[in-house]
Amino acid sequence: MALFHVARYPGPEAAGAEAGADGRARALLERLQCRARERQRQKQPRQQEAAQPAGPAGKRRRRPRRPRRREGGGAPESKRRRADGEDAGAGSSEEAPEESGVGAEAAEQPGAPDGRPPEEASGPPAHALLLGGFRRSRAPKVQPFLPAWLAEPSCVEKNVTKDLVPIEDVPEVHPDLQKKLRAHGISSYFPVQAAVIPALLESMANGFLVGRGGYQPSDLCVSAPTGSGKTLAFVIPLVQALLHRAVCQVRALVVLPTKELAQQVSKVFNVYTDATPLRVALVTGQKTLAKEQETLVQRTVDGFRCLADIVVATPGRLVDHIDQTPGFSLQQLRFLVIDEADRMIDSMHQSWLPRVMAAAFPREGTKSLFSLLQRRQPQAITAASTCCPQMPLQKLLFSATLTQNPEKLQQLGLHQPRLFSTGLAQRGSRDADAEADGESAGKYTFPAGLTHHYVPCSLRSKPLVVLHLVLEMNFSRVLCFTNSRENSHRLFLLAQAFGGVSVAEFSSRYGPGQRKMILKQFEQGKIQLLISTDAMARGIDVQGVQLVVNYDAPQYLRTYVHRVGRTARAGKTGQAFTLLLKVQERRFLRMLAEGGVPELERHDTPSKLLQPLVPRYEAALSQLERAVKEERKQKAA
Ligand SMILES: Nc1ncnc2c1ncn2[C@@H]1O[C@H](COP(=O)(O)OP(=O)(O)OP(=O)(O)O)[C@@H](O)[C@H]1O
Repeated sequence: MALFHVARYPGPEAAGAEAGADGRARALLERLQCRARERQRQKQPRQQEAAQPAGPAGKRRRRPRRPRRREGGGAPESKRRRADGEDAGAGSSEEAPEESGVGAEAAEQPGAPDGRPPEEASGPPAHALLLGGFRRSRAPKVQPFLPAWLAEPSCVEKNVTKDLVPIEDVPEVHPDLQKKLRAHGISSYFPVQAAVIPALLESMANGFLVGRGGYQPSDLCVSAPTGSGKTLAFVIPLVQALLHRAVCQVRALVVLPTKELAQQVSKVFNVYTDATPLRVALVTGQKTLAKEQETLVQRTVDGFRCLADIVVATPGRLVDHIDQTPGFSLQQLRFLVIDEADRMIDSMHQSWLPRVMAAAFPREGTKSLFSLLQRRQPQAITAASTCCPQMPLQKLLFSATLTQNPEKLQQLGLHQPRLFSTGLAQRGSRDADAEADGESAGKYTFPAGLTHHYVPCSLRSKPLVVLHLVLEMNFSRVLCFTNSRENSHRLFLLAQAFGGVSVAEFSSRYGPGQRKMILKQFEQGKIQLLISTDAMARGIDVQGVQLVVNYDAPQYLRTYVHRVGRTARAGKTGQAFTLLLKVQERRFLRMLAEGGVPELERHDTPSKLLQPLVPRYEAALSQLERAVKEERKQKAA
């Protein structure tokens, strides 16, 4: 007779609720058999009683029916089921037969027709203490936790107006670069620069050819608010590292998601490499492939000569050059900067990173001129493998909304990474997943000078509200975001027809050259209202944007962070207005509250304020209708 019954783990197929139909049927059969036995037991004493002669009074005594005993003091069934998940491991009372009537039960237990012992045939014996109970009880939730480098980042102050560090307080920076910084009106470092620049310079203390002490330096991840100066945080140390290079080779590669952003970053590199032998090449597809090739390599009598030390690229065009530009080599690459890293991780399906990594290592059997420090494919680290110095490849990730999802970051193959962050560490990858899916997972940090507003409005009055805001506030540079290029175009046509404001649109309707011109005009203040898709939401640094309007509410918190981050940059002030329909209000406000938006002010636009604009607006609407019809006709022709 078994004293206890072990409900063994039935294997992965049967473990979850998805256990096969077979498993479910068996469990159900067991339960039915248990109940049948129980009923049998209850009947038996009654039958015995009936067989016995009546009591002295000649009356049959009725035994009160005992209620079924329940675990935990007889909680109702539904409640007990819910509690199953919490006290995992305890067998459910439905599976564990009642303890009473042990002897009778054991005696009655019929053997299985196939000759198996009774316990096996019909589940646990009634008396047995049930261990396990995998089928019924839910497994306890495994709490995800972050690796130490993500959970304990190096904290960076977020206030760029308060926590400035004078240039002379970071003596590691080359005097020529310090001079250049001053010449460009920079007398202090922003907090992120004061933290990241020394850390990067320290990792190249032995020069850029070998890591400190021969070891590969840590990869760096930087998460800091929009407009907090992340660009200079990598430009200054990279330029300094390469200042004394002897041979021109591609040593630094900066990858960014859009052409405009790449152009902006290459401009900053040009400023700080000016009057140095370093050369910067921009490969984004704005020029033809052949034209770009001319800036990367030059054919010589004995092969190719590299013409760029620093390459700033968009991923697609970069891969084109890896494939199609003879002599373009990344084998001497020392720094790989991934700006807007969370966005770049989203574009990993294009497999640009594996292509870059493959190009950074020599092919099997090839011997480079610089064979002494020739990079080898990463293998298991052993005493022998670490004793030959090789040029490290250090990855540097930057974003205002850097994901903290270890699974996503894992795709980048980071080496002993180190995180610099202004935000709070998030709790786990589940949260980070939620963030990626659009739900907020933790706190993002926003520029201190940014005020957030929302404007409740109806679908019909939305364009009128935008026009009212622009005209009422009379700012010289207003950036208005929509969720699609169609919306941008229609709003642009409407605002143009309305008049009184110089307006332009920025979207994929225009080619790179036109977009560049539009940006320039906006920067110069020739365009007062720029209506844009999210093409301009990330990284674009236009001086003096005072107002950002979310004509269409962004779906994700990340998008909101980047859109509103086009204002209140570099310690300045700015305002963000989001137009919300009644149905959007609850979800949007909750998303922002959870995402760490400091304070959201409601801005009502009473109809008496809008009324004076209505006649002009209606005229503009009918003009828009005609314009749209005309465009459709032209498209069809
Ligand atoms: N130390 C500094 N002092 C004054 N201005 C600075 C300093 N560092 C950067 N800036 C200016 O701050 C602005 C924003 O910098 P940058 O574009 O690097 O921000 P960012 O953190 O990359 O923003 P985003 O996340 O939106 O890309 C730029 O105009 C830049 O010239």
